[in-house]
Amino acid sequence: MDDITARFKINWPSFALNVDITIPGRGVTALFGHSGSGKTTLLRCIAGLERAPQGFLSVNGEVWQDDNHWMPTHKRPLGYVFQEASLFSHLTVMGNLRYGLKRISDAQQVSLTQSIDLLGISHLLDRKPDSLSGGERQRVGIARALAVSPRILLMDEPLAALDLKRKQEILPYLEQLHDELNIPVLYVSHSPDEVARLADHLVVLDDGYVLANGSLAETLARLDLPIRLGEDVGVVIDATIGAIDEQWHLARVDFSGGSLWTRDRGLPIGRRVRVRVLARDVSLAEEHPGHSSIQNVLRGRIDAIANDEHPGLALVRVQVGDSTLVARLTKRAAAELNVALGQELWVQVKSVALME
Ligand SMILES: Nc1ncnc2c1ncn2[C@@H]1O[C@H](COP(=O)(O)OP(=O)(O)OP(=O)(O)O)[C@@H](O)[C@H]1O
Repeated sequence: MDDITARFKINWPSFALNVDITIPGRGVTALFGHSGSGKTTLLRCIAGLERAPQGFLSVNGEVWQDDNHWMPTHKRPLGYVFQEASLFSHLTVMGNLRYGLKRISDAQQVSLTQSIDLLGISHLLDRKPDSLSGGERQRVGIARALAVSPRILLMDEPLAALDLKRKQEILPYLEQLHDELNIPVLYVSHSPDEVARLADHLVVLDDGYVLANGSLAETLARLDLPIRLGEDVGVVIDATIGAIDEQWHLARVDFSGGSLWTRDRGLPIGRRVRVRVLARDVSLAEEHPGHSSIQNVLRGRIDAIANDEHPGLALVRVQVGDSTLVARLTKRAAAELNVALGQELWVQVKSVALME
């Protein structure tokens, strides 16, 4: 079975975890939730560092824990990456990578070489950890976690200790892992940008419970349960750079529902990207707006309407091709537009964030 099933119940005096989820056995699943919602505790249960009685865990068909059987942490084929890589200071980078790989089999040797390549650390192998930057240390930590050929990679806020510049340096490596490795990744993050950029699947925890569990695109477009990844409700769309307007420094991103113009970030035509569109940047109109400062105009069909948090506001979900956008309108505007399910109208998108 190509999936991961985790059922854990923990009752501590001040906190209870009650999780029963099945998530894909490949790709990146982001674990999102406010501080103290149980993200690290769930990772620790999966790693066998916390023992939930009567728990169940299977990873792509292999049962690691059930009523009769509990695999100890050191037997679980997993990689664990923490906020800060704790490397042995007396060993070189290579020594750190090899540590724990008792007898390096041929298969593992390939994996070690592959980990070094994927994280771009071949020039650092003879260095000692003290001479590395925080970002380099973290890349070594991730390579070390991969070198054991894990069946699952657990990453607990791997970029949280780094400044923005270092984060931006490491994100492309994480994207490459995502594209090139077949290892499922459970990725804990507080950062909307990281989640929007890396995740395929999203699990939202709230006070030890699972609030939502589904594909990133579908979960973010749920109006019954608007998920604020950051400052606002918004969707993520997979797209491709389709054209560059050099005169105006703009890039056109094409997706199944049409095209959107955004600031040119120097990415080549054909590059797959993700764009994030926030509800506050989407508006609706009955008539084509013609000349307007908003240049992104698409045709869509309303498929859901819900109240927003404020009584004066509504969220309206619009299908544009195979993609979904969410607009925030005042209820007065919604009444004037007579918004109704199935209605076709023009969708204006003021701003698009390119996740690259
Ligand atoms: N061993 C333990 N015994 C008792 N309570 C614990 C234990 N470990 C964690 N907790 C509590 O469980 C709750 C969840 O903690 P956890 O670290 O899983 O949250 P989190 O979502 O990862 O938070 P953050 O985003 O701040 O890292 C917290 O209230 C924490 O104090």
